[in-house]
Amino acid sequence: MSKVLYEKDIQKEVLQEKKIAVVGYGSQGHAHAQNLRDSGYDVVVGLRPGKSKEKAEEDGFEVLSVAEAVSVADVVMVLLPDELQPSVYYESIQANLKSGSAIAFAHGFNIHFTQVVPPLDVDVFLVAPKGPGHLVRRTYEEGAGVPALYGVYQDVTGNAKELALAYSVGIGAARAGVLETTFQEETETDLFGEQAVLCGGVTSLIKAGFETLTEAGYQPEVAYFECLHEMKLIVDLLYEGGLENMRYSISDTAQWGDFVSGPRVINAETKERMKEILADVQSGEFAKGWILENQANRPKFNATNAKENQHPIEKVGRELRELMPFVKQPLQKKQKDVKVHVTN
Ligand SMILES: NC(=O)C1=CN([C@@H]2O[C@H](COP(=O)(O)OP(=O)(O)OC[C@H]3O[C@@H](n4cnc5c(N)ncnc54)[C@H](OP(=O)(O)O)[C@@H]3O)[C@@H](O)[C@H]2O)C=CC1
Ligand SMILES: CC[C@](O)(C(C)=O)C(=O)O
Ligand SMILES: [Mg+2]
Ligand SMILES: [Mg+2]
Repeated sequence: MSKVLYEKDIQKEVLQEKKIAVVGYGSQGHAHAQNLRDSGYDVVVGLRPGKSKEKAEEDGFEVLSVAEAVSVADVVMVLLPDELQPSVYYESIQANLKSGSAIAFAHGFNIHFTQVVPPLDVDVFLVAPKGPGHLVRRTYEEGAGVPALYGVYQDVTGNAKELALAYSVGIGAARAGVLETTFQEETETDLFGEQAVLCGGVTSLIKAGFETLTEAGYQPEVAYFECLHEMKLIVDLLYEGGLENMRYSISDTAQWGDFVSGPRVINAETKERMKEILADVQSGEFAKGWILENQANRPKFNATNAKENQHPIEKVGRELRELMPFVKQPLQKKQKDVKVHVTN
């Protein structure tokens, strides 16, 4: 088994006297900045004027321009959207990185696909939480954490791995466990996972189930509960104890249906499609398409986002969730508006 490290295995002092610039204050940025500060580290936030800047200031951070924050930092964590990182890096980060400092990422995309080429006199590392930023913060406040992968791309000080590990303690990840990786492995598995399983796979499965039921004349409310709301309850059991635990809790009728019908939905053909998706990730084909989509100002992204937000499952879901105040709000409120990203 790969070695999973926890807080007790890690020396935290290496980061103690250092100033950490968290660049970006979105999903990951707000969580890293707040968790690091609550862990006793010295944090400054790097941002442009705008909503995130106001939020970070409200939360009590010193907020500087990206260039200023980088110039005073010993460790720079880049938590900008992946597609914007190259332009911000070349405009505001590269020239201000101190020799012997470190630049870090929560996802290896831009280093692995060479959209950002760091100078040779800085450490380059990765601490990639395996969960959404809002949960990185929420679990930290609850005394737990989200597991993370760490990896080193460039080690000029001889301390890059220790820095990455101490950073993972600072954001709470080492409470849940951290595992060593490479930029290549993190990038390829993260992209594959979010496309084929966690985001693309799950949303397509939910929609196909909902559409099948409603097209057959069943009530949308019933279809919503069956295919989306209950997903969380089932996933909680999977999360807590794997497939066996979920199957222990459900009825034997459901378990028999799981065995005979699951493989009719997700079958050898689906796995072939998954292999194609992985091949596109590995070859850089997916990355190329995403970079070009951004250079063209996101026509397909924005049109698809607008269409998806109008799906009947979204309409009925919004109405039903209004009646369930116990359903936590923040993540739903983060529903993405159609955004225009200009990359160059
Ligand atoms: N979302 C997640 O949970 C996960 C994300 N990651 C990785 O973390 C990184 C950050 O992603 P995520 O947290 O989702 O990003 P978000 O889109 O949530 O946040 C991006 C932040 O960057 C700021 N920003 C955008 N453009 C600029 C600019 N030109 N100058 C300064 N600040 C700018 C935004 O501020 P403003 O309000 O001004 O636009 C915002 O605060 C990515 O590498 C991603 O792959 C890794 C694991 C999970
Ligand atoms: C699953 C999506 C993710 O990879 C994540 C939250 O880990 C992301 O890029 O947001
Ligand atoms: Mg991920
Ligand atoms: Mg990801």
